[in-house]
Amino acid sequence: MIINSRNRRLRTTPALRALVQETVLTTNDFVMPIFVMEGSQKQEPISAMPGIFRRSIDLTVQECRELFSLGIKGVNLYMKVSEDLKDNTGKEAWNKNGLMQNTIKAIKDAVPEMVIMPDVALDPYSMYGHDGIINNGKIDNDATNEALVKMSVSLAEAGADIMAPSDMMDGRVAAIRQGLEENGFTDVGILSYAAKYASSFYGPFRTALDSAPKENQDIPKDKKTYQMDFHNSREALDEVLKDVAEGADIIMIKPGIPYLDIVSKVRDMIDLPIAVYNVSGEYAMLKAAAQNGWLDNDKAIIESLTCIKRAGADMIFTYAAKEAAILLNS
Ligand SMILES: NCc1[nH]cc(CCC(=O)O)c1CC(=O)O
Ligand SMILES: [Mg+2]
Repeated sequence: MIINSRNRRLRTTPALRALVQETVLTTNDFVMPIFVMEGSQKQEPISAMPGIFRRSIDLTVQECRELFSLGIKGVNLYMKVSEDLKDNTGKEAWNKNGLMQNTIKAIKDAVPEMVIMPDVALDPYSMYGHDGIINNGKIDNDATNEALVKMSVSLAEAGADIMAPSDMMDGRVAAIRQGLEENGFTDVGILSYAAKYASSFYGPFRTALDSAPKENQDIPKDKKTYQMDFHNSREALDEVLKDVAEGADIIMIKPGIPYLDIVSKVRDMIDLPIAVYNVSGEYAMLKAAAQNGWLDNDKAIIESLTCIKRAGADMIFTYAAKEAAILLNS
């Protein structure tokens, strides 16, 4: 029997394989999430996230310089706020002299070309560990939106380039857009976490910021009334289309690797840039296996990030950004 069509023909040599390669991963694809804390010359490791640290502003700025010189063009900022600054209004989030605002100014000063994308959500500032204001035992959508607008305007004043609302309230993209326009921030963009699922893969992140929902019978014990149910995919398309209509510039899907079917479907549907968040739990799993010698760390990182891009991501938020950039540059 004669086989006319042989797919192996184009896999014979590295040069041939390079010629037919469809997806190319570069440092332009990465956004590095960064954890910041008070103090100076401080750096604390985060358990369950080997290689990732919480740093004071001075060391954060130094890290941003290094990231930019490696080719990484965006950072996504998260603050570890002390318990005494947390309440049910989230007002520390729009303190002109808050940790986030000071971090943004310091990075802008030192690395002006870096695209600064602060997380917009109340959980690090909430005494309850929720992304919203709680009224009568429930997350109050519209009151939360008003807080997110104040937070966004304050972060834009500090010099942020792109707001990254990760809260999943309804209508917040339109509200933030309007707030930015009214205050003259017409060039400040919105990267909307449009399809963000209630996921167990956020565990290590919540330890990093001490931001998990508190044990308290008067408040919801998880985030399922605002983040999406992982059984659903059509609902994700609906969430995405609404955020596009409300004026989002970039659409985020989160988590990443277990949710690449969603990324692919959204890619077929919209032409706006898509961001995918390779979240803390995904990073932790890979690192745990690599530390046990069960996976080749470097190969697994490059493969998983390339697969996220292949599914349709234009940019990837990943804790492996720096490591991957070093690998790609070498
Ligand atoms: N607004 C909260 C927020 N922003 C980013 C993450 C998770 C990121 C990660 O796990 O890497 C979370 C956690 C959550 O929703 O509880
Ligand atoms: Mg929505």
